[in-house]
Amino acid sequence: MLFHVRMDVAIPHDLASQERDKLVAAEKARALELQRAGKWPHLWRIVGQYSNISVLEVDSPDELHQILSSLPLFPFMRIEITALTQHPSDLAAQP
Ligand SMILES: O=C(O)CC1=CCC(=O)O1
Repeated sequence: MLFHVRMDVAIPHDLASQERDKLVAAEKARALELQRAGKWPHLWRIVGQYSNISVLEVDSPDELHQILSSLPLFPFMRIEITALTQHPSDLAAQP
């Protein structure tokens, strides 16, 4: 199952910079791990915003929730999810 996921990050300004750096490094390590596992095929920065557009490929909505809630920045994110399915006019869907 494919999901389009938008993550808007808002780390509190009063968080110590060392803590912030640790969180961001841990987020990157987890994101790379999930990309290498094939679970996170697209990760794009939204220009001019501390936000990303991602596509995640998972077995179920439960797995998506488990993955997103495992992210170190999860407590500081607003997340919007759109479930995707193949468009009938997609070239890949043609007989
Ligand atoms: O910077 C972001 O958009 C949040 C994030 C997701 C994966 C990652 O490494 O950072």
